[in-house]
Amino acid sequence: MAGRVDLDGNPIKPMTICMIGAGGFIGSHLCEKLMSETPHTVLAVDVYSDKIKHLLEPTSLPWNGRIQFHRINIKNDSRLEGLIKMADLTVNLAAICTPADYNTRPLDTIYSNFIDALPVVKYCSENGKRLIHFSTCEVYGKTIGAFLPEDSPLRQDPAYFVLSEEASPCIFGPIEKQRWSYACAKQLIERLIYAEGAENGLEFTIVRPFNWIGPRMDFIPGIDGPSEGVPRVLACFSNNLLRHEPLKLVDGGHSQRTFIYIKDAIEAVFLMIENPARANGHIFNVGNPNNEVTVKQLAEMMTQVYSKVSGETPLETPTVDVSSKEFYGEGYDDSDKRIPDMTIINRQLGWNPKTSLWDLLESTLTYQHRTYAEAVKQAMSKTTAN
Ligand SMILES: NC(=O)c1ccc[n+]([C@@H]2O[C@H](COP(=O)([O-])OP(=O)(O)OC[C@H]3O[C@@H](n4cnc5c(N)ncnc54)[C@H](O)[C@@H]3O)[C@@H](O)[C@H]2O)c1
Ligand SMILES: O=C(O)[C@H]1O[C@H](OP(=O)(O)OP(=O)(O)OC[C@H]2O[C@@H](n3ccc(=O)[nH]c3=O)[C@H](O)[C@@H]2O)[C@H](O)[C@@H](O)[C@@H]1O
Repeated sequence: MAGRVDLDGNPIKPMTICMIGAGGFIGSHLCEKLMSETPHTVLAVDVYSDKIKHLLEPTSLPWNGRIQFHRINIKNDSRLEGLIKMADLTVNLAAICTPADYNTRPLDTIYSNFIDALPVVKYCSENGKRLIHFSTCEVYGKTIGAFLPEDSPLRQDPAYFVLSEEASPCIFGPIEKQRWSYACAKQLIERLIYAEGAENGLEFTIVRPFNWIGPRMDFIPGIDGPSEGVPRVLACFSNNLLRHEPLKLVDGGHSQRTFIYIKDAIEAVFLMIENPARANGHIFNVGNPNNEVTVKQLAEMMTQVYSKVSGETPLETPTVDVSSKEFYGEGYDDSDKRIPDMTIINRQLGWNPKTSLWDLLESTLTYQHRTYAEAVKQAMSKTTAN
């Protein structure tokens, strides 16, 4: 821990980080690594603490005193400004970020991703504090290629689909496609942060994650989340596998995604935290362009990997098609393809992802099986008995 230096060889001073949304998936991994590998202090803000409980208790933990949990809803709590003032850096992760909510709870989605982030930006700007804000790859929306004729050779040209921070447009669907309420709110908060930087000198970094996945992502419906809840795809498919039921492919599972292992992605955030001179004023894509699959291919791979780690034989028909209207309701729409351009993060921070899709699914599904298989079995036998 001693003798940490930044990318330019300068010693890194211990800092205090106000982490908002610290109790979520990404926050829990960030806190874990900050506690075990650095001398930094975390003021962890969230409404939930279950995913970081192992870092808060017992008090005999080696980092005791370097992490404090503040149960605060940032919508309406005057303690927020004090915590931001106490910190050197604020990392804002708080958001509604599950697609099932975007078209069914569009107001909550817009408030959470734009309105509720406003005071965070304001307090950082007014108090001269650095901000790392979590946006999303969804701000790119659809690729330009998606609007070309099916048989156009330009569809194969990276210029029409690789998503670049400084060159790609943000292409969303019509307003009645409320799926885009999230992306649009995130885009506007990015523009506001950028403007605070330009007009008032706010020191900021914006992160655009591209499908980060791994242990502790979302919840398994009926086990550690609502039975009717719809988490993101990793947890949806994990839930299907744990229950031995077919994986649901929305509109045929033709959409493409690049998945990155949470532990690779956290390395990138660490570099941003500890190299302000290289990270300030930048927007960074953080993803793994080598791990591209269609959702259908993801389902097939997860089925194979789960069979390996659980020892269970896969179903004869492992997937089933479902329409997006049936699965998500009215107003759903989708991003067609998401390949991050890595030029800027490479140039500024020298970072590259490492883990292949197969390897990251193997460690993640091993975790899902160990954590949930028994609880799911018990819940299913209770339902059958009733
Ligand atoms: N996981 C990904 O791949 C991914 C991709 C793109 C963008 N992001 C962005 O990264 C951030 C974190 O994502 P995540 O995957 O960890 O999500 P998450 O839902 O696991 O974590 C978000 C946390 O914020 C907390 N929160 C929400 N509203 C709050 C409020 N009003 N007050 C206090 N706490 C509040 C939630 O309780 C939750 O613990 C989000 O801004 C999301 O939009 C994540
Ligand atoms: O992770 C990201 O980078 C961003 O993208 C996600 O959006 P998306 O990738 O569409 O969300 P998932 O729930 O992970 O779905 C991925 C794809 O799988 C499909 N899907 C999902 C669940 C399911 O059971 N079956 C299924 O086919 C969806 O329709 C979509 O095409 C979420 O918006 C955010 O968490 C985040 O900002």
